[in-house]
Amino acid sequence: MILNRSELEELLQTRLPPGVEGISGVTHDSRAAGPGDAFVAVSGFKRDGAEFAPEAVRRGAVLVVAERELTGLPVVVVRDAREALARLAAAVCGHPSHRIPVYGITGTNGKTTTSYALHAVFSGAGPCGLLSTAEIIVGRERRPALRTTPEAPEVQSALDGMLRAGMERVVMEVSSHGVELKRVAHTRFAGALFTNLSRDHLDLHPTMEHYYRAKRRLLEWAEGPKLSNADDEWGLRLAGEVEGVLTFGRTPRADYRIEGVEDGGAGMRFRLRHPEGVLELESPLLGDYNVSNVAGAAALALAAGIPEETVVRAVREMPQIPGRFERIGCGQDFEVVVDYAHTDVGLAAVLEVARALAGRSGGRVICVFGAAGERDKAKRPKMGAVSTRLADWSVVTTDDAYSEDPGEIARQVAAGAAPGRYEVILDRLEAIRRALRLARRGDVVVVAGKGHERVQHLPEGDVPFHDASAIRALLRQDGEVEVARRSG
Ligand SMILES: CC(=O)N[C@H]1[C@@H](OP(=O)(O)OP(=O)(O)OC[C@H]2O[C@@H](n3ccc(=O)[nH]c3=O)[C@H](O)[C@@H]2O)O[C@H](CO)[C@@H](O)[C@@H]1O[C@H](C)C(=O)N[C@@H](C)C(=O)N[C@H](CCC(=O)O)C(=O)O
Ligand SMILES: Nc1ncnc2c1ncn2[C@@H]1O[C@H](COP(=O)(O)OP(=O)(O)OP(=O)(O)O)[C@@H](O)[C@H]1O
Repeated sequence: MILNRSELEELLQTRLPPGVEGISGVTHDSRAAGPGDAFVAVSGFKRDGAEFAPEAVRRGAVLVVAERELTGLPVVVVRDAREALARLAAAVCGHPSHRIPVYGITGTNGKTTTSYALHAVFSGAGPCGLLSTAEIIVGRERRPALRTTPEAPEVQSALDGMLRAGMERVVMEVSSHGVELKRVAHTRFAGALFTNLSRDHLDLHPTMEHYYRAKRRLLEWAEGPKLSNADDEWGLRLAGEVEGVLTFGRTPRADYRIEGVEDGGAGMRFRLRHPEGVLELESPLLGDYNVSNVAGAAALALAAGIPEETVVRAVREMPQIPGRFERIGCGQDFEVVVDYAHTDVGLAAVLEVARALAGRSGGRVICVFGAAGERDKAKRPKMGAVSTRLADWSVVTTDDAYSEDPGEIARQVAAGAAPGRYEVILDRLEAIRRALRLARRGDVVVVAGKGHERVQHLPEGDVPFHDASAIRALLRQDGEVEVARRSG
């Protein structure tokens, strides 16, 4: 869509420099700028976007939107460049969120899982798009995502693409970065859900209170059904502070109440008691925390008018989620699970579920994991302690080391580990190979940390690495060796 001069002046509430007739696109990245675009100079964490304005103009940008005057360029000065970026992006895409209901999912943990569950349920009622940390799904087309919530131009053009592809609803994960950095500003939300809040991202938010308020804003914006987790203290607070918020959870005061949870081995069974009845739900996702995630998604779908039978069927049949307790089966007689858990808390949650699974067949738990470089160092020994406490054998390996020495990170992880219960194999592929070779019938191998990701960031550069593909390749190789041995 083209925004003409008067529309732009109206949107930006200011006069444009002479000679600018209109724009056909908007970007914050000079490298992506093209003829007819507006370039919005955002002040980043590392660089000031204004430095790149001349390059954007060289590439064809006809207007620069900045927070200060830049000589020799067609600049319009605004108070808040990020706000202007979102405003222009929504307008240039024709406000897709006004024409397709968008449901936002926020919280520290469980966003991806809840989003997939809600996407599965909505898909039972009509074509539904998904913007998540793991993937962007439009109908049958799936592509890996780069970020939880991308910048406003990408958000708006993804929504526009979904509308054009005939989607009837969109489910979107909304990170606190997404709210705080105005990546979702000027998006209309038809509904929203809050999963929980725990310590995270305090590099962006000065305090937990700020972090909470960023998440709360999504529910304040939402126009339709709003759900919050009453089992979480922040979720309960939010329900008391934002008008129209309904709650889900195990607590008897929840509007959508989780009851009678049973671990059926292949999945979880529970009842969801709601204002108008009771649903008997069966979900293939293991673990108590996934009962919360699925219940939240089911509650939001019911509140959005999806029929009960559609919810029940979709929950029962929902597919695996890439890198979230993803079970890899290649005919082996033990379980292999890939999970994104990359904190001590996440690792503990996943290993508890793995223990319950292994316990059923008298098997052991073997855990392959590492800690990321250039991130919270305090969690490294804690992860070592958690793994050696909950797994029978741990293989400490390399996660995304970034510029740090993988050997040094592993030493810091090992500093918290119980002696005699682990080994260190820095090469991730070799570490996984070792764990698979150690596994016997009924064991559960957990490969944690990278989940759906397809690149490993190492000091020598980025290398392609995808845990699930590596595991499949190794299992097939070993399976072939095993068959050859037996038949030879
Ligand atoms: C900390 C953070 O959010 N950083 C984001 C930020 O980067 P930055 O401030 O360092 O950017 P910069 O390098 O200083 O550049 C400033 C500006 O100049 C522009 N630029 C830069 C170079 C150039 O050649 N030309 C150019 O125009 C950039 O596009 C940018 O607009 O602005 C960039 C462009 O908009 C983002 O890509 C980048 O996200 C990075 C990749 C990132 O990892 N973000 C993470 C922390 C994030 O957003 N995570 C959340 C939460 C996930 C969760 O829930 O766990 C998410 O939603 O994914
Ligand atoms: N409701 C929950 N409560 C606590 N922990 C959870 C919950 N749901 C998931 N987790 C843990 O968090 C991990 C990540 O789950 P998921 O990807 O669904 O969350 P997320 O909020 O999308 O995180 P990210 O944005 O980092 O992907 C899981 O592997 C599990 O260990």
